[in-house]
Amino acid sequence: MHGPRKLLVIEDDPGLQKQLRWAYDDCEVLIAGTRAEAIEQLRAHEPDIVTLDLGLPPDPDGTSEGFAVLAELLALKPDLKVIVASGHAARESALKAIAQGAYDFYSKPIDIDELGLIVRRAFHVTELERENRRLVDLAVAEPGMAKILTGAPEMHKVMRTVERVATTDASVLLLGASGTGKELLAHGLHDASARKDGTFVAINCAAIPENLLESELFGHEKGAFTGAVKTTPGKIEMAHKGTLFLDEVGDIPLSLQVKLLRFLQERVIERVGGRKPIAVDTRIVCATHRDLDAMIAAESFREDLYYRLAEIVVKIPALADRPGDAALLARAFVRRMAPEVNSAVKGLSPGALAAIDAWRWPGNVRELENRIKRAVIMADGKYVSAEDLDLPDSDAPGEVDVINLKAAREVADRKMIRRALARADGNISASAKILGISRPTLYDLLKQYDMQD
Ligand SMILES: Nc1ncnc2c1ncn2[C@@H]1O[C@H](COP(=O)(O)OP(=O)(O)OP(=O)(O)O)[C@@H](O)[C@H]1O
Repeated sequence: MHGPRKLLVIEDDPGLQKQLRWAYDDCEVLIAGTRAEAIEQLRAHEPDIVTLDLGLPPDPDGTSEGFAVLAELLALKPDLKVIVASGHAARESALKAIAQGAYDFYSKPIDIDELGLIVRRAFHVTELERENRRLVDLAVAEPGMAKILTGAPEMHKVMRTVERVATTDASVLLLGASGTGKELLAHGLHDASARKDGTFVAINCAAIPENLLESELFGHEKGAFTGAVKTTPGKIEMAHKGTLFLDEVGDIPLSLQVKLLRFLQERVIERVGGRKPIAVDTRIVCATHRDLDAMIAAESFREDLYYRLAEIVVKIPALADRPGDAALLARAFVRRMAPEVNSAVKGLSPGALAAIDAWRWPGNVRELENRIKRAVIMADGKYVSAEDLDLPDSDAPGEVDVINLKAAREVADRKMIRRALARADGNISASAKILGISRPTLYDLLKQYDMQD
């Protein structure tokens, strides 16, 4: 636990304030009687848990002020756990509060013991979440396979396979779309193998012009061609006693495929312009996002080379097929990048997380990493928003699932109203026209959803 547990009690009844102040002896209790006091306490002390009485002045018998406070608290600190108390039309307002991001609720009159249990449980959950985040951070710091962050069973299976084959010397072909983590896995495989003290050498076969690729792979002797001013070993030689990662292996031209095959059969190379064979002991891992089967059928990839390279084939799922991973990785990237590029940023807003969950991620983890980096730089508050990520606002209301049709309608209403107001630059008559409703109806909705400001 970091410092003492801090609980903010938002309650306007002085008698209850007093009672609650002394009810929790294992945490620091802060008291607020109004919205302004509550926000001040939140800014000053950053409590983890809040209990909120929905009936606050100027609307002590209703819930409008309570909901306004809830919205403001969560906008400032999206991971705040707000426990809502309501006596008035208790069930309906409790459900509405949960839909808007409250953590839990209880009905008045207050039973101090029962409320105490709810509060302690919320603190406990907060501490578990913190511990979990700490473990994720540790995992990032470790070498090899531990650098791969995932909570998805599909990916755990891939990692287990890679770990199991790492100890053999079999060649491994990693198949997956761009940015799915093929190079990271290849590196993990090297670190988990007996060759881990040797060098891991990576070469992207698609990034090097065809006429230079041969010399990159096999090296050249001084004077072998114009510009060969000194003898240079190739990547294959550099990976002696280590692992050679051939990225985009499907892009190797046919002429070089023959030469690579010969190396795999005889385990010796000859530098360009050289005459003496050099023995090289290396493990080959390769990757491609191309359809090698189709290339073999079209005779643009040699089948005999394929069987040498693909003794073991591992398929890596796309990020969109690893449920929950986009949000997990996004959180980890924010924590890793914020201290370097924008230390004011503390996390992602519920809207950003919803948008991340809804996006298809065609560029996989690489796209996610890039978007987060840009967004952390762009963010001007503590929390990265969906707009910072340049992602469309998602339909989901933050981290909370829609609990019923009414809540779903409200989410849709809010979204359309926000858009219309933005398009009409805040003009109510024009917004009402865009929405196809009357001005009074729009006013009613704005009031109902507390969207007046
Ligand atoms: N599971 C993961 N956990 C943490 N970081 C990851 C994960 N997967 C990928 N990354 C990061 O995402 C970026 C892209 O990964 P990597 O280069 O391994 O993908 P790739 O499949 O080889 O991409 P390409 O096909 O475009 O070469 C890297 O910065 C890598 O560190």
